[in-house]
Amino acid sequence: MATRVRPGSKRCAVIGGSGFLGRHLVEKLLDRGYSVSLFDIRQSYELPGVTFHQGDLCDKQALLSALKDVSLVFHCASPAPSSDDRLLFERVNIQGTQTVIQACLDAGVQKLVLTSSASVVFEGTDVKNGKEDLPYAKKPIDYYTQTKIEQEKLVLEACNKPKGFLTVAIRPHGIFGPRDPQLVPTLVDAARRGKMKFIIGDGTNLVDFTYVENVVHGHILAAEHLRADSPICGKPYHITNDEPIRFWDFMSEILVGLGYAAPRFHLPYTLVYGLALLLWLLTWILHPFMSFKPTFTPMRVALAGTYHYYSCERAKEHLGYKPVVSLKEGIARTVASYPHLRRGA
Ligand SMILES: NC(=O)C1=CN([C@@H]2O[C@H](COP(=O)(O)OP(=O)(O)OC[C@H]3O[C@@H](n4cnc5c(N)ncnc54)[C@H](OP(=O)(O)O)[C@@H]3O)[C@@H](O)[C@H]2O)C=CC1
Ligand SMILES: CC(C)CCC[C@@H](C)[C@H]1CC[C@H]2C3=C(CC[C@]12C)[C@@]1(C)CCC(=O)C[C@@H]1CC3
Repeated sequence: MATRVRPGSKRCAVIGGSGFLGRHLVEKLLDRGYSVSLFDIRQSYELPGVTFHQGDLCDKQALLSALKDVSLVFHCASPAPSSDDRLLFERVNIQGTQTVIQACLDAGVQKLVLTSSASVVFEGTDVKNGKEDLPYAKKPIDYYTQTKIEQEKLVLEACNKPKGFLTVAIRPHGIFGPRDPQLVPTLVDAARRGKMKFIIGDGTNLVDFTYVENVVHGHILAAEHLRADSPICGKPYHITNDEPIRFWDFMSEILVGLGYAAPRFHLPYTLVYGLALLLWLLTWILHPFMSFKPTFTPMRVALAGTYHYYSCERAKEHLGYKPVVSLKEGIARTVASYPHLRRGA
């Protein structure tokens, strides 16, 4: 039987703490007086107040040593969506999350905050002001999303007040900010290869992009509101910037901020989606002989050509959430943080 850690203890663990979101979360937790046990498959930095544990989250024994004396766990580890590796997603996001839950129960952890994704309800067609009561996608757009759905269900169903184990899921969308290895680098790479001249569709589709510090703020609010008498136990919460923006305006602001031209010419959505599907099929057929990663995957085209923005009213009501950094400020800080990706650098 696990010994319960003293409630209110300011020692927490961040699984996936070496990653983009994880590191921002660790830094904010330290500012707020927490000490952090960081668990990740790789080490990317060192900080006073952080104890690093290297391991795979599918390994319960490795997790248990990181969860010693910890009352609160944040689980924000996942393989990158671009890896498109079904077996890896299933192993880490599904079986690995079962292992995380079991390790938390064995170690006497009281609160588990999962980083889920608003994409768990996205099927590649428009979502406008989507609320948390939308059903999970029946046809998720990729393996990443499919396993994020299973992962979220596992964590929310594990919430057990009599056992003193409380869980909550944060669903961010389109996280951006300094040190993001995905959005800005992919965009700049495409621009440098002359692939960012076109707007997919009519360019009016609104989307959420969420500055990383707002996502961190949502996680910490959720952790601090997670008590047996709170309505948030076992529930998912959208966390966004609450400022939907046209997908192509957002991309243009980043590109122009870094010295590249904004996309100007329009291409029909269905044509580009069809071509992306064909390319994906071709790479799948040819993958035993050659490895090739297309920039315009069906998932990226669907995200670039449809509406997908979400309501964060529930987080405002239950968590007192309000974005702490505006979209304009977030874009400015992000652009300033990538001097090495500026045109001509
Ligand atoms: N970025 C976004 O726009 C969004 C992200 N999310 C979710 O937010 C979370 C964080 O994403 P983000 O910071 O962008 O991702 P990162 O890839 O930057 O961070 C994830 C971290 O988890 C590590 N990791 C992967 N597999 C394992 C494993 N088996 N055991 C231990 N650690 C592992 C990664 O290591 P390595 O890099 O070596 O794989 C990495 O350090 C994820 O759960 C993601 O699904 C949700 C919505 C939007
Ligand atoms: C080449 C261009 C058409 C697109 C370049 C930017 C894209 C790399 C990003 C635009 C929207 C982003 C996004 C995600 C990853 C990066 C983008 C596709 C996620 C899939 C990350 C994980 C999630 O949970 C959902 C995100 C939605 C938005």
